[in-house]
Amino acid sequence: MIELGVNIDHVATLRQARRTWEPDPVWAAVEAHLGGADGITVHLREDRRHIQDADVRKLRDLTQIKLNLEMAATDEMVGIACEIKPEMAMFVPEGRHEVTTEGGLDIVAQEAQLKDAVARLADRGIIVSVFIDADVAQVEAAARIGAKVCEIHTGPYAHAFHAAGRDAESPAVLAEIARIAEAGAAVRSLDMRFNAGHALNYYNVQPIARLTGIRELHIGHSIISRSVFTGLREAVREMKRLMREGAERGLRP
Ligand SMILES: CC(=O)[C@@H](O)[C@H](O)COP(=O)(O)O
Ligand SMILES: NCC(=O)COP(=O)(O)O
Repeated sequence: MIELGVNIDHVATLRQARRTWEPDPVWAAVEAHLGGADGITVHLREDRRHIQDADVRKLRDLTQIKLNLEMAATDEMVGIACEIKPEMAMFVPEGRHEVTTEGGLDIVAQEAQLKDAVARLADRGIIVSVFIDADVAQVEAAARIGAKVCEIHTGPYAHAFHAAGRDAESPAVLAEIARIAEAGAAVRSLDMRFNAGHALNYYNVQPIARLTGIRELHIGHSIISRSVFTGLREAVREMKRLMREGAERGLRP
């Protein structure tokens, strides 16, 4: 069964807008859990624009489902992860001026440095994931550095889907799906876990949930946006329903 990790960064974005104590990401994690989430994802950015170190610690202590910590592959972040020990840590590229993550991690360009960082986390029993573009060369490099999970970047697919007026059968969308499927097949053939995420929403999630061998989707902005109107529990429940239906509709390709 395909799993859903709910990214709750933007609950903290709202709190940080007033530098106050509400809304509390821990409450969000509980609501997401009750809505059927299989895990919680947070991105502890170097600029601490939303999630704070204390949030990660509290989530570690109080969340009863898997915690996935997204972070840059820096000494500081690896140290924090080794201390807090989430179930999974995911290396992502980070830019101070980006609104959100703009692309996958270039593992090929920094293999030796990343291999050390993966080893430090693995020594602490943390499963290491990497956020990469749908590119087989990056998948192969992920296996070489010892990653156990690849999260394939679905941003280009989401962009194509939106530009095509939500037509899942348009050539541009099909080309992006084929790229993700090819990367996913490489991930699985190298004995890693095939996850995907970024910019998935209630309209574009099903073609991704249908992919052969996909294990887990990480979705944040769209779920938190909907929760403003429906409540988080209901927003998560609806996303899980769509994912389940998408997966049941048959595998592709
Ligand atoms: C790696 C990824 O695709 C997203 O999870 C992103 O890093 C989330 O960070 P923001 O919530 O700051 O956009
Ligand atoms: N790694 C992707 C993630 O956690 C959620 O990304 P988004 O849905 O907020 O774009």
